[in-house]
Amino acid sequence: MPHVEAEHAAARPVEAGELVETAFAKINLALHVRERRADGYHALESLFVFTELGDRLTGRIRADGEIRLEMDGPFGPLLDGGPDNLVIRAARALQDHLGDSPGADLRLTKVLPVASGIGGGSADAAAALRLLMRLWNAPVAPQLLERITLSLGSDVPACIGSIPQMVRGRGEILQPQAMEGLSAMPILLVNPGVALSTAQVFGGWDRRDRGPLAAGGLEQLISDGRNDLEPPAMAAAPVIADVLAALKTCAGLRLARMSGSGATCFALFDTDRQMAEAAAALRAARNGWWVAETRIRAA
Ligand SMILES: C[C@@](CO)(OP(=O)(O)O)[C@H](O)COP(=O)(O)OP(=O)(O)OC[C@H]1O[C@@H](n2ccc(N)nc2=O)[C@H](O)[C@@H]1O
Ligand SMILES: Nc1ncnc2c1ncn2[C@@H]1O[C@H](COP(=O)(O)OP(=O)(O)O)[C@@H](O)[C@H]1O
Repeated sequence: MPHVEAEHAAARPVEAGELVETAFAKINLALHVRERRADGYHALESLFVFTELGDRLTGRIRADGEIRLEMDGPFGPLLDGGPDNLVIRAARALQDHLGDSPGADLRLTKVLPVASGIGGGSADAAAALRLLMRLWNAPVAPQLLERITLSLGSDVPACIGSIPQMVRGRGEILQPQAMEGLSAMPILLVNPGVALSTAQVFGGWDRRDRGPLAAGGLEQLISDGRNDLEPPAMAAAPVIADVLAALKTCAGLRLARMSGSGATCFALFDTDRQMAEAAAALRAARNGWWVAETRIRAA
């Protein structure tokens, strides 16, 4: 997998008439699965934070009402820019809601690995909505925006604000969370290059409720938090256990856990230097793993 520096997404300057949004990566610091619901979705309790690293979306207005998407960046070639792309789906959903709107020329610089538990597609959809509401000068009322976002994916509502939040339900019950000490904390992301299907990983959950997630501080999150999707994800991709084992040997580690349905794992460190040393060791030992150094995004 290509190595990506945190600066990558901000590389190209914005041109006149162009707007830019970052699609910040989503991290589930803990993810408790409580119940499989009658509609097939799972009731979750999850502490979401976002990282400074993200995909970059730029856009400019098109008078003819068309939506066009071009892609670049290290993971751009892995994705189709057609109607299934979450950026296009988000743009169309907003156009449908507005009834009459201009179009847009969009460019997505894909920095985040695809289908990797850090919500890259969801973050792209949310970034597209934020960008187009600005570009078209068409703000959408919160209730309507929730309907649009949830129709695009369970993680999309939380990605709109991209701040630390306790997330419940399918992903639509959002409670902003003050996480002192976590803001700007160094966070290392490691993906072993295996794409996992979210639906399949949920399908492998053993349906055992292991208890609620308390909204405490970092120490409680470390001691009592879990990711209940680690076992089924590891069953599908045993290399995830290798990622976590490698992270747990790193000096200064505060917490290593898988994010979302995997396979990306994250590691929290107190200092940039500890994170840089861990990143260097992983890159040297594991050629092909995607290793990205970033920070938790402040609220
Ligand atoms: C697991 C999480 C945790 O944040 O993240 P990712 O691994 O995707 O990053 C999310 O719940 C994923 O959200 P998202 O990726 O938007 O999922 P969706 O498109 O809504 O759903 C894809 C599939 O995942 C399953 N799904 C999703 C959300 C949920 N609360 N219960 C589920 O069972 C369903 O099988 C659904 O068909
Ligand atoms: N712009 C996009 N970026 C990433 N994935 C996308 C995008 N548009 C559509 N997808 C599809 O959405 C699925 C979930 O992608 P993603 O959000 O990256 O996963 P996850 O939430 O597990 O990190 C992938 O299978 C991918 O093909």
